Amino acid sequence: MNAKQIWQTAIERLRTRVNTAVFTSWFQGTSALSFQDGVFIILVPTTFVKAQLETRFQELIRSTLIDITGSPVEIKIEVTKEQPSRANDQNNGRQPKRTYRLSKGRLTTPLRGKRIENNAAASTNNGQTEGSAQPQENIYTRKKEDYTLTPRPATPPSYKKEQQPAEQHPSYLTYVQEEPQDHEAPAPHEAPIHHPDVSRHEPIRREPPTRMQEYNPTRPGVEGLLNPRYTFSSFIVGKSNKLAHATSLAVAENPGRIYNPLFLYGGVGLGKTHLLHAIGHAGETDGLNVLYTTSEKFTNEIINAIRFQKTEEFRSKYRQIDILLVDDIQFIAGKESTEEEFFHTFNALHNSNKQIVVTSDRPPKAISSLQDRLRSRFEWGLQADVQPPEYEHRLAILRSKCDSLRFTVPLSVIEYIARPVCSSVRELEGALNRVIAYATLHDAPLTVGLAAKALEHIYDNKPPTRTADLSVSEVFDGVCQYYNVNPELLRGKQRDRDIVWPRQVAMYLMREETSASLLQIGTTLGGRDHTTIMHGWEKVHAEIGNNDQVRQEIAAVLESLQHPS
Ligand SMILES: Nc1ncnc2c1ncn2[C@@H]1O[C@H](COP(=O)(O)OP(=O)(O)OP(=O)(O)O)[C@@H](O)[C@H]1O
Repeated sequence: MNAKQIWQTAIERLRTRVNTAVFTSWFQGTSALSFQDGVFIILVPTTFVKAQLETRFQELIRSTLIDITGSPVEIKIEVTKEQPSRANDQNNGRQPKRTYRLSKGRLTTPLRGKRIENNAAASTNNGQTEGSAQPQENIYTRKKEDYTLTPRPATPPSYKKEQQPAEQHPSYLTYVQEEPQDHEAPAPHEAPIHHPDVSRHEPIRREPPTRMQEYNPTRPGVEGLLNPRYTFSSFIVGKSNKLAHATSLAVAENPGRIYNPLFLYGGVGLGKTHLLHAIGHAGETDGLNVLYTTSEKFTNEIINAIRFQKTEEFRSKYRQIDILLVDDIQFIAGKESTEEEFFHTFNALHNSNKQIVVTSDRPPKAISSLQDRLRSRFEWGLQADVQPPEYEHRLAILRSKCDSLRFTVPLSVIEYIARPVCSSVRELEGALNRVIAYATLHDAPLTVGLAAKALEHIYDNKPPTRTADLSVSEVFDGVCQYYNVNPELLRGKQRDRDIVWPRQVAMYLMREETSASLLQIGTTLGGRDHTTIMHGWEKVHAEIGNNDQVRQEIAAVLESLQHPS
């Protein structure tokens, strides 16, 4: 392998080891210059990227390169001025190769069509610099589907990457190397696939049967599918996910003997996959045969097994598993053959006391068109839900994310990011990433003002959350208590600073946190008119944007209102 091929492989692995925002900010647009005498030279676009890679990711890059090359590697990072030809050089002027990446997409006919288009789009771009040729990602709106794993065959078998050095996995490495490079990639076939699960609505465009798609369940040594970041230790437990966490831990400690199957369900981005992978890591550590898949991959695998007449191999592969982890099981509902096969897999594993864990966006009862016999099996073990995290939980998650990113973020900024009610931890992470990226790119200190700017289109410039339950009188009493001000003085005409400020804070919070009209607010505050209330609101609003301390103070008042002692 030459330096470019090594880096291409490394980049794909690194993509799975850091989050998308980090990858986009620091790894996209990098390339390899050379690899000689154990020194690997990486080219980056700016000194800033160089500094980031050297201070934060040097060890990660080094260990990835050592994994790939199997020899000690010293890294040098050099800055290159924009050289538009460099990206093209990667292919030495040949046609770009196709890139294949399996994402955790949703299995719908339109999506499948889209995925093929995506592959086609990717084929205009070479593997190493593909990110740079795509439009800049909006890190805040990224979805779980963006988390992609290393290129691999459509039917990944097993998963003991640590035990098998990369050199022993030529099949994995050669996927990147051996895709056709010097002639145009063949056009997808148009022939429909006659499979009951996929051809019901419309013919699906089909790729020619490349090695990539060939069904080979015994292919050895493909790198593990578990995200190394999704472990129990990086999972923050709160009220909203306590049961799911505890049952997952119990299953990890006693696979097959307790809560079998474990059915984790809940809304998007709330940690179901994280827990699934955490169970998988524990199983791998115990030397068990773990298989993580999504219902989409499972379906594809069945389709391929049928297509290549390898259903026996498929079955035998699935019967050897100690822990089967299936993400987004709801998508198998209504796909007759897939449900059928999953039913038999389930029974075989369950009868041999092998652990099955599945996730879904809803409980089994709510998965319409799921066969009753499967539904009843899902209800057999234990169902545990995950709910959106509450404020303190969001704070804890953000703190932990900052630690793992090795970024010091002031508490006030974390509080600002955590403030809005959010239905997905993924969104929360996205907000944090965005604020960090914004500060880094502008070389500016992390302040609440900066966070507000970075998130202005997302948080609508408000230190958000309207707490519908709060009433004006609760805010009034709470503010008086917090500032230790006599209620009569707050209602009165006195204009001393230590009365005026709490009064304005009350105006601000009544407007922000209750559904009261300006008239009601004015009445509660001693018969003031709406312009006075608006003036008070504006004063506090402006201070919040400019002054970290005020921001913290208001957060604390609000906290005292929401959680009165
Ligand atoms: N309690 C938590 N502690 C730490 N990180 C969390 C927690 N919950 C979720 N996350 C993080 O949020 C992101 C999204 O989580 P995950 O992919 O597990 O969600 P999900 O419930 O499987 O969503 P989907 O339904 O979209 O598949 C991941 O980066 C995950 O690490």
